[in-house]
Amino acid sequence: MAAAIDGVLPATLQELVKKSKILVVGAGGIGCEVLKNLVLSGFTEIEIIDLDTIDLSNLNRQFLFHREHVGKSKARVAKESALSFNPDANITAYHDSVTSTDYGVSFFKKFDVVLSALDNRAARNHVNRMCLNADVPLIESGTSGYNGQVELIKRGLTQCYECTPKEKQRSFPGCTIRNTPSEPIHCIVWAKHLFNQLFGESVEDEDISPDAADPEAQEDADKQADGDASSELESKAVESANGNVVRINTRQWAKDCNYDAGKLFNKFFNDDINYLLKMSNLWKTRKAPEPVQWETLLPEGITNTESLSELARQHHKLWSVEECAQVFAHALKELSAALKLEADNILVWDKDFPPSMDFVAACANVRSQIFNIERKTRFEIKSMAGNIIPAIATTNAITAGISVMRAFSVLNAKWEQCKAVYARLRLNGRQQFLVPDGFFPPPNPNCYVCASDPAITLRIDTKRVQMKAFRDDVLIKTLNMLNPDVTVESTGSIAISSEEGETTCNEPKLLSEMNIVDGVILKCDDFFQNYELSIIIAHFDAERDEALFEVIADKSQLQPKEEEPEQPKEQEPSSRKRAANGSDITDEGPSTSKRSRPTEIDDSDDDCLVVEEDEDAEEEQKSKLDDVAEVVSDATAKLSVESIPKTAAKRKPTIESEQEDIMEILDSSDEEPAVPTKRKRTKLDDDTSCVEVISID
Ligand SMILES: Nc1ncnc2c1ncn2[C@@H]1O[C@H](COP(=O)(O)OP(=O)(O)OP(=O)(O)O)[C@@H](O)[C@H]1O
Ligand SMILES: [Zn+2]
Repeated sequence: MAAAIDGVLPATLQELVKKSKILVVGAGGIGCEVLKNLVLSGFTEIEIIDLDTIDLSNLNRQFLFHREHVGKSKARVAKESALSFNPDANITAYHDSVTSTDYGVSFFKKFDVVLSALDNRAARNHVNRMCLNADVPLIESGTSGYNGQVELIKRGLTQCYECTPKEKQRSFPGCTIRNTPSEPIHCIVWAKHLFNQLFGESVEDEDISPDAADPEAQEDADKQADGDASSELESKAVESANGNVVRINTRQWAKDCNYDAGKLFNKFFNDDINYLLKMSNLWKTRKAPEPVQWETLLPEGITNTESLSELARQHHKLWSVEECAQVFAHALKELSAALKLEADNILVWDKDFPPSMDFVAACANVRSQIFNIERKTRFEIKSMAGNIIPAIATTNAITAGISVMRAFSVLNAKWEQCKAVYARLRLNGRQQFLVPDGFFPPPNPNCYVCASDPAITLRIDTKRVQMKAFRDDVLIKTLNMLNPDVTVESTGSIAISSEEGETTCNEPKLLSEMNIVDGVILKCDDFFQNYELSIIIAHFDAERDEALFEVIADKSQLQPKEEEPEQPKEQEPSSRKRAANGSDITDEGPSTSKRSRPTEIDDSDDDCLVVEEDEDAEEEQKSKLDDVAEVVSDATAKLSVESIPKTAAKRKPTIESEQEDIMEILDSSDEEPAVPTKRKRTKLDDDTSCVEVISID
């Protein structure tokens, strides 16, 4: 079979292809395409890893899978299907997470190239770190609807996956969700939390009851403290047989009252709202919420089940509050029945399980009504709650094709041909549908991953953040470590240990109680990732709704606002932005933050940057090109890879002069000087896609 490609690839490349060992990470939409391309191009030594099993919803685009494979390992089935294209291939499949400790640096070192086809940031960050450590070129790819991107990550040559900040996860302060929602999404998040409280896994920070500790309402809370009202919100007071008052949590209470729709409705939408109203400080500048009562809304009680399920099927209809109350009752019944069937007594919220979605849509809308927020249809709420971006099979196929062509260039050590490529929905000014970067953005010297001695400054409210939150939210969620050890530099004392149980006693302590205060330097180390980071603590007192911490790679950003040097209007083109939150991003380094008691919506999928060219900025950018070329030239001059041209930013020779090139995506610098593109996030629109001409030698 492999012989069929004789004469298609240049002889030297074909030899390289035969000899090389490739790792494919992810066997989903892009991964299936990549694997098929690899075997059809003559690669024989391939390993593929995916942790997931095949879902029915994968079949429309993950064509290595068929109906009979549903429920089976993606990696194993992908292997079997790909072998039918080329039985000579030697494919090893792992049904496992790439973050497992079984796949350490020595595992990655085996490969000549790693092709990543993942769908989430945490796994991508991890693969990035492993490839940097192992010094293996990584071809990172992703799609988001009609947009796709492929980029090479190579230690010392290019930016790494973490050189630039990502778009922050949308997160909402706990007090906004619990006390003062002002947008539909706040009510949707609240409704998902309510679902978890009643049926799902109870998660800390997912309280749905009014937050009496809200600093803005503190005065009122103090007044109410005598009545112990706040604890009543988390629980229900019931009188025991001996007349004593016993408090039980909401989940238990809901179960004990047999999920009585009226009782539950009145607690969440009447009693709790009345409690909120007592926090009068909150409503001095806001419109006060208006509680709704079950009996007033539905004096006749619930209508028959048939018409209810009919109503729940009307996904594009804007349900009235009365209808929401009906759907609430109906969903409650179905969910409580479903819960009984679960051995572990837990339901996992799933947008595709109708009662779960109905419940969230109904509750979100009732809450919206109470807070005078626009209600949404079930359809709209589903896309907001489920964070749905359509997967487009053709974008995956194009992206996977470019990935494998980039692998050819990597094997040939033709680094200059490996500039990032963005697939776009519309043709740009140069009639390009596939837009390549004009140059390699050099590694960010302040990157907290690939810099030689990574260090960050952490602005943090040391009086409010506990050690556990520091570990989970800062080190793991924000700085992407897996299992960190932390020592205080000046004393050598261990603040956090990766050994289970060794520092559990520190977890509830505030940083300040551990003497981790302004100016202290922490040495953090993730053994498995072979990653060390110094963290310089800069204490600040966070205000209500303000981030409790912020990662800053550049100390000058610590200056008070008025003293801040004016930021340049245009970003240096050398910064490859994956994020869209403009002003928060600087070329100096990542800056990420987390709001106080935040709630993140599940948008961690970070498949690709949506790029758009800003034609107006081009002229201004042109003048910067020479500076950039110089920077890139300096950066590349320092590299140890011999084959790197020193002027990677300049136009490279066209394919005629490169006998062995098999393909080149027309560089933006082909006909004219490379003009860096300014990228910003853009909405997908419905324009028809056009096809880029790709020259094949
Ligand atoms: N840590 C990980 N280790 C191995 N594979 C992973 C890891 N994280 C994600 N993946 C895999 O990466 C693949 C990404 O593919 P894709 O984006 O098409 O996602 P999907 O889950 O198949 O589709 P969708 O999310 O649209 O339902 C998935 O098959 C997923 O299981
Ligand atoms: Zn980096």
